Amino acid sequence: MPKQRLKNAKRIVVKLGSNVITAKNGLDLKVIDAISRQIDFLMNQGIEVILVSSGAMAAGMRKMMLKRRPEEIPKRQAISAIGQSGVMNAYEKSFAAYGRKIAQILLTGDDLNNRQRYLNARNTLHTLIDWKIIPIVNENDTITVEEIKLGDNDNLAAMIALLMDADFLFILTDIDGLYDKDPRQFDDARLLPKIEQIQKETEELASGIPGTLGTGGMLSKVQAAQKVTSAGIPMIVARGNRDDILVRLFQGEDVGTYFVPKEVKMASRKCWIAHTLAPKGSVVIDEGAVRAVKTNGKSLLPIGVVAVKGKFEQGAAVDFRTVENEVIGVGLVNYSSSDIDLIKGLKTFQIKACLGGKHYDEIIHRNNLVLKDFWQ
Ligand SMILES: Nc1ncnc2c1ncn2[C@@H]1O[C@H](COP(=O)(O)OP(=O)(O)O)[C@@H](O)[C@H]1O
Ligand SMILES: N[C@@H](CCC(=O)OP(=O)(O)O)C(=O)O
Repeated sequence: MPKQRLKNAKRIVVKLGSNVITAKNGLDLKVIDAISRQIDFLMNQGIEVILVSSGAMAAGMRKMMLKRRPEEIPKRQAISAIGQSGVMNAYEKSFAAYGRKIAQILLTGDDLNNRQRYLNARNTLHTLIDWKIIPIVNENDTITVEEIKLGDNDNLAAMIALLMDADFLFILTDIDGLYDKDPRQFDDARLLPKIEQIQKETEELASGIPGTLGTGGMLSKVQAAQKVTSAGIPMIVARGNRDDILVRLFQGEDVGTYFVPKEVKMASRKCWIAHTLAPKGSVVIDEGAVRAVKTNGKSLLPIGVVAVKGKFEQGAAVDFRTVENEVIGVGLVNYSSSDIDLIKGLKTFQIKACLGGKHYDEIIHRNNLVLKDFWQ
């Protein structure tokens, strides 16, 4: 286990899944108290903690005595609004017993896609942790619809870890870690204590079907691991209701699944482009352009573009892919999809005549481009 890394960890993100903090008839106040006590203990050692907590939907369903999530979106959003206040109330009471204050941060995908709002969220989180207040983050379910949904709090927790340049991400769930197959289907499933590198097979063994109250299952945890480890941040998935789980992890006990981080750190802005922004479309490029961006580290020029997919504005994040549909990377475009459609295949000196003006030589400048090889 990563004893040295834990020893040096100064800022951590802890994510709690719905099933961890929910009991049969409502919130599991014992677990919430146990987690609060452990976070207080870690903070007393000088560690800064940001909590990402699910449970609004689960708590709301319990309050309204619903067995299943309603189908209709407005009803789901209402259930989440009912539950969120209960979740925060429980944390408030629990942390107060240790003399700690909390703050609620509700975010949407839109907030994180907008660089200015992304940085605003970072400033607020920095201020809170400077004041030794525990930020408790959740997705703002009440105003998000499917198209702009982040979807699951595992990926949100990874984005927060990147946003805050955390030293560690802990995902606490209702199972001991990642197994080599779905333990609900296979009795002989074995716990994997360490994942050196996330491969396609790692994603395949993690099912995306969640437990009764969860979202995203183990797959979203592996995706979260991919995001943070590529940026040099280690991650552990472990069972949240095990006694003193966080303290034991910090004492170097071998529990859960440890995802080993890459040694090379990706710059924070590139992490944001690769892992936080949702691509709005695709630019299809020829072999020469693949070589230029992949092997030679060049910007993507119009001459290598053969097609555009989707509608997007200048500044949007798009992926770029081969004619065979293999994604090569993502980047921020200097031109809208309609302009790219007009200038595709042209030499740089021809852009001006075609568009009646030329603001940029590149479709995607290399400073705004991240290769997939780098984040996998
Ligand atoms: N390979 C796997 N290893 C471990 N758990 C898995 C695997 N595949 C699927 N799961 C399921 O994923 C569930 C955890 O995901 P989820 O319900 O979304 O939790 P949370 O609410 O904590 O986010 C586990 O209860 C487990 O049944
Ligand atoms: N925002 C939702 C949580 C969504 C989610 O990712 O849940 P989980 O898989 O339990 O972490 C809620 O608070 O109910």
